[in-house]
Amino acid sequence: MTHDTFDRPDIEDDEHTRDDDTPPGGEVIPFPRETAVDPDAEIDHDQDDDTDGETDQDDDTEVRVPVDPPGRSRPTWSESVRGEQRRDVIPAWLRSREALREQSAWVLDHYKHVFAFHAVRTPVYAGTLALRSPLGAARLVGGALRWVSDADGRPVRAEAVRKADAAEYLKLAKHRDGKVRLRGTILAAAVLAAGVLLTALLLAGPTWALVVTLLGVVAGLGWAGAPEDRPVIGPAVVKAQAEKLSSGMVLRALGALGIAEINKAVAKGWGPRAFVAPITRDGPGWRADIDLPYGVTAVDIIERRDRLASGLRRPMGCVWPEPAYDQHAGRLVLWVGDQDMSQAKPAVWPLAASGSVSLFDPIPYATDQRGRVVLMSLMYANMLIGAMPGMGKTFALRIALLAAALDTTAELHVWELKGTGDLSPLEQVAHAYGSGADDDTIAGTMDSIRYVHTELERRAKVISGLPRDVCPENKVTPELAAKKRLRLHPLVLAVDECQELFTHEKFGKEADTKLTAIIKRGRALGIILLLATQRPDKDSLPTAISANVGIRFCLKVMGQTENDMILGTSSYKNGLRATTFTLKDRGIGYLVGAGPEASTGRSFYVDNPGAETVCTRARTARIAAGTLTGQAAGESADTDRTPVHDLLADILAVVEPTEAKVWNEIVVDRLAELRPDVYGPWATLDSQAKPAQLTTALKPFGVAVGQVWGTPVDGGKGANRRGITRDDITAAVTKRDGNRAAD
Ligand SMILES: Nc1ncnc2c1ncn2[C@@H]1O[C@H](COP(=O)(O)OP(=O)(O)OP(=O)(O)O)[C@@H](O)[C@H]1O
Repeated sequence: MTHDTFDRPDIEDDEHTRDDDTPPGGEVIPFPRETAVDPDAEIDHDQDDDTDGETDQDDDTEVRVPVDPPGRSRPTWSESVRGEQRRDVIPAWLRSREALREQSAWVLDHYKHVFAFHAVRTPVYAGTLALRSPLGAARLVGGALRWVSDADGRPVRAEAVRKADAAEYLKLAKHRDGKVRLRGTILAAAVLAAGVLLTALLLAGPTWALVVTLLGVVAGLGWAGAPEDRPVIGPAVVKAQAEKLSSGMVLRALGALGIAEINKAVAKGWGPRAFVAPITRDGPGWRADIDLPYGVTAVDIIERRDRLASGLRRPMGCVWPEPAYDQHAGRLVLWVGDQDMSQAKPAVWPLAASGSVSLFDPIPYATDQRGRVVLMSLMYANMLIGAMPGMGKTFALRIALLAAALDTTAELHVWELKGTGDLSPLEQVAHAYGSGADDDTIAGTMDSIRYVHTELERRAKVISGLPRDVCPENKVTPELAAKKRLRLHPLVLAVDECQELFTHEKFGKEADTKLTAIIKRGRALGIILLLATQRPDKDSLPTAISANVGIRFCLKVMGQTENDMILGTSSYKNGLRATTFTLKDRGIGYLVGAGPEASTGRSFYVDNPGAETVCTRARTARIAAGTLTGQAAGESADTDRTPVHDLLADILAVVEPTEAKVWNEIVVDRLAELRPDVYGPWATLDSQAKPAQLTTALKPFGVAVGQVWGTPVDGGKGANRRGITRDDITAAVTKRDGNRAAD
């Protein structure tokens, strides 16, 4: 069955809606009269046993109640027109700068190729034409003689001779003589003109004109001498195998899926009405918008993608059925590409050679089936990438990290727990970096996690201390991130193969608790968590983490559980099935949370040398901006792991609000307990240097230290010693945060 046309279903849609043989106005259901008159009366249940299925019109025990409301069965013009979806006035490829650029680049590239192809073969073409020119000359002379001698009329004259029809023959011979005379004259004139022109050129014309003419003559003769099946110039491109997508092909493929409802609908004539818009060219492929029969959903088709591809006689990687997210569940958008997505040349990452990034703006992350760039905004989000081994997780994580590296204000903590060094180019820009599945690397990862976790508290305090007009939404904004003293710059923590961390005997639980807190609270505070895993089960990826993540990229996985762990609960049911990707679909996955709708995309491909180049550029930019810190700046890993501390906040943390005044030495001991790596050395000083150390440290904050009354911790005699007043510390914090806000 083929259908080359489509009908708009909204026109005369009443017929369509009557596929189920329902009469207009709705079915009439008999109600027992007793029920209407006397609700307490006993209902005669025998009438339900009316086995012939027909309603007796004359039965005076029943009244008829229409099920559908009275009124027009067809929608009014206004109702049907208002319900219509408007098609783009200007095609999508003309509206998007990216798409326009892609289209123009393609046209330019195509003609560049055609030109280069023929230019390289010019000597071959010239030689072939020269070799064929004698044959061409012979054909030309033969053709001219046949024309002059009116060879075409010979069979007719021969027939007159055969019939011995003298009158007819004489008439034909006379006609031919006239023709031959005229044509002979024309040919002689043409030969003479050509001879004169050639002689004139030979004697008086410029050499180039003579050469061009001779070449032209030889080329022309060579062209005329070419055998019909072997033209001189071959095509520079081989036409794509892909056939134009027709409604017939689509319907045939849908009909072959083994869905009973479709088969029933096809038998009733469902078909051309299925297409809600003409099948159009959309990027490097065809798009069909289809209303499936009642009861069939787009998901029913998506889960049979392999069979659909077979029905369309296309490779799986060309066939991309999707739900129309803004429409009903039975609307299918089928995009059929000219080329298998996995075979297409990966697009070049727009930031590979130049450009910088602000993580507050969307970054180019992937390309969809149609070659359009898929953007992703990392700020205020976290990302989870999952796939079975070897499908492109690390590459996908690396793109996000390369973008973060190109934001000079972003602080990167990169931990790759596979140990292959796939993220090693980032070492030159990362504040903390480690590669390996060993305990030391995992301990290093934990240090970064603890640091980021501490940052949560600090950042939350800074933000809550800012005046409302400076921070109206209680979250980091580009303006606040730019204020260096607030230290609210983007903080990116990435863990590749994070299952190694979560399943670690010693650190697994702590990692779970701290990362859950980070994922829940970090978004507003400028903290971005990026996780990649090849084992998305509940032991390897805590559910609290998989449930709270914002952006999800799921490459090929084996089963529904992994699919839903990465993409979110019910994703499989809703048609997002990363199980349908093939092993060839490396780098291709479903991206959820990056835009209003889920999309299929292939992450940009930047290999290790390419990543080195990007990171070298990022490092230069960071040095210029003065933001190269931590390991990248040559600080040792130990120093690097030293948590950033806030002395005033730390004092407030160790001195209870009920303690108005505390001796310096007691404060120092408590601080050393809170942060041994920072304040530990202070606590080891002698009894005079210890309080003096705190006095010196507090001087830059303008906090004066005086004699305060107190008692030793071991319960000795009370005395006056150097100490702080808690209110002075609180006042200093208020003053400092106020100043920062005003910066
Ligand atoms: N976007 C992409 N486009 C094309 N090929 C890709 C893309 N991403 C990854 N690949 C290919 O897939 C291969 C595996 O990628 P990658 O190392 O990222 O996989 P992985 O899932 O991290 O593997 P493993 O689980 O072993 O760590 C790469 O060598 C690369 O050739």
